[in-house]
Amino acid sequence: MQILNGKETAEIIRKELAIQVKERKDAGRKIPHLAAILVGNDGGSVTYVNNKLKSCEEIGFESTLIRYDDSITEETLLKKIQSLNEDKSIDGFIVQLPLPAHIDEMKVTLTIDPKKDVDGFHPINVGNMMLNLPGFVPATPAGIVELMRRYNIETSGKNCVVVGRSNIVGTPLSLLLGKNTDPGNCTVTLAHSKSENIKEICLNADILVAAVGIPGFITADMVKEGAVVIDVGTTRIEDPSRERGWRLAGDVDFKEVAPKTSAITPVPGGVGPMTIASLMINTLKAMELKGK
Ligand SMILES: Nc1nc2c(c(=O)[nH]1)N[C@@H](CN(C=O)c1ccc(C(=O)N[C@@H](CCC(=O)O)C(=O)O)cc1)CN2
Repeated sequence: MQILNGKETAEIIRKELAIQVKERKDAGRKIPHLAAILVGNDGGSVTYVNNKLKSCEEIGFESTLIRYDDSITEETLLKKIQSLNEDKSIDGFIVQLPLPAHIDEMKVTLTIDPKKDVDGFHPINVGNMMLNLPGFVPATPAGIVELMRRYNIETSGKNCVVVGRSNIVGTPLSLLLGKNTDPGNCTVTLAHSKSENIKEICLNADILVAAVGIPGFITADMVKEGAVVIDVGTTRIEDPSRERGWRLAGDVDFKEVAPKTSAITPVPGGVGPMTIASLMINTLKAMELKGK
């Protein structure tokens, strides 16, 4: 059984990007600038945004953090997004999700200029991804595909089951893995909360992706011997034995499932760091697409 080490792979990607940035700098060209909007104090979101900014620093990107209290009005947030759309010094920006309930996430997504939408959530980028046109692919699915590529995971002709149909992970990943690309060419099943016989569906998977946000949802009796298992879950659960009082739990019962697999991603250190590495790749691409 092989561990698909996202932490290590993300580090390699950051080093590769740092070389490209240095080359640009040495040639007197502009370096990429990412801005991040963070609303509120959710522990996970604060960590993810901090890690995004830390990655920028390590690679040599410029970065800007814009923080708001969770009482911010939708109007103020949309105005800020419009000003970032117009700000020529910013190549790409993200609005960290989730947002407070009084803010309409779709309105926020639709306000972002697709050319600066390095999260790849805008419908224009979703359409571009579907039609193989230039644009941005959401960071988590892009990171999973990149991890598979770097570990030479055989995907062509394989049965892939993606459990979870979110707009930012399950649905785009199912599209990517069904494409005529490498990695790709899978026969994809997109399973979800209404799927009947979920255990039988999962047992048919050569590649099983769990993206439901339910700790330990995938148990050993749902996994085919020799399958590749990708765990997207990162739920914080209470753990008084830890100094910080919680630990991260994936959607896969790692201890029981890992021995049955040919390869598996851990949590932490699997898909999460690859999400941030892919955002960095998208940020460089944002600048390059503008021809800078
Ligand atoms: N605007 C966005 N919001 C959200 C996205 C996104 O892609 N864009 N995805 C998720 C959260 N996410 C990225 O922002 C994300 C989740 C997890 C990790 C990560 O590195 N996890 C580490 C553990 C970190 C920890 O200690 O908690 C790991 O798995 O090893 C990075 C990014 C929802 N929101």
